[in-house]
Amino acid sequence: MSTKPFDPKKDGAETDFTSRMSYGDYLQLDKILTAQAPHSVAHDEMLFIIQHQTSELWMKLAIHELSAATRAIASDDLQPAFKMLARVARIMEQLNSAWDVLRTMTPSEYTLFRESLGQSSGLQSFQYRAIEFLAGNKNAAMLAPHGHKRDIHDWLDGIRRKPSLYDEAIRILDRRGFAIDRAVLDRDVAEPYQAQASVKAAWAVIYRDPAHHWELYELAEKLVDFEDYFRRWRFNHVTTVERVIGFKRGTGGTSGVAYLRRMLEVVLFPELWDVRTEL
Ligand code: HEM
Ligand SMILES: N[C@@H](CC(=O)c1ccccc1NC=O)C(=O)O
Repeated sequence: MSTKPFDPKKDGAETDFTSRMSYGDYLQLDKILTAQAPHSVAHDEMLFIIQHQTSELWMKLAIHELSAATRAIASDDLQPAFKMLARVARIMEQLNSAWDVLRTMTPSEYTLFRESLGQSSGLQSFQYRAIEFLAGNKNAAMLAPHGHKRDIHDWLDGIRRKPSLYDEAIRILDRRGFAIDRAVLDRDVAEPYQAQASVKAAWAVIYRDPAHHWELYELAEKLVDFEDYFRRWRFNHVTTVERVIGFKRGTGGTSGVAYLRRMLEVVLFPELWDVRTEL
């Protein structure tokens, strides 16, 4: 028995988009699908470009969610913040899985177009830096590669000067009655954060009696989740880099793997990790 091919029009599907907004119109596919311009004839450069572009799109969403989560915590609205932080963790998972695709590119294949990249590098990813700043890893020196683009530089510096996700978590500890040192609350939030005894003491009370501090306990675990995924991203990156370029210097000018290994030591929410030893 033969069946006729399915005709979506007969099922009511709209097919005339001459004066209606179509899928491609709504998503502006004309822009994103014409934004892949390889600088070489190497087959794998397309993979490299799309891998980075999709990562940047996910980072854009992560920034959107992290910013909103930070604002929600600042307004004592923890439940929506949890929802957004859970989504950020899923986005990080997405970014982590993406390494599996890039890992299919061997050193022999990457070498065919690496020179075409010039001095460009992930070090100049302003969205990545925004995520670091939003989470609380503040470092004014990291603004330097963005000096040539004032609007981006100022946008990033604006994020650096605002309280981070972790600053807001500490402030809510204070508002909910934990004795957080005044110096911590009044600190210059544009500068790097350092672990504080009063913050660790607050998390310790929460972890020792979750039933009495359920919301803050959940907040703590959402933050640890986020940092856990972030660490995995850093680790996947450095491992892929070693696999593809060994110990060559980076196109961005750093020592490469040595620089990225140093970044593995960054701790975003130090007291949340420190406290575990004492539980
Ligand atoms: C074959 C693939 C890759 C290689 C060989 C590579 C290599 C490097 C190297 C050597 C650095 C150090 C900076 C420099 O001197 O250039 C770096 C930094 C960076 N890369 Fe990649 N990378 C790769 C893929 C990716 C991908 C897929 C992303 C995702 C967006 C990415 C994002 C970054 C970021 C954000 C930094 C700055 C990290 C920081 O400052 O902590 N890289 N990369
Ligand atoms: N830093 C890399 C180049 C690189 O990976 C890259 C170059 C341009 C745009 C994004 C990149 N990805 C991450 O650093 C290298 O040294 O080979």
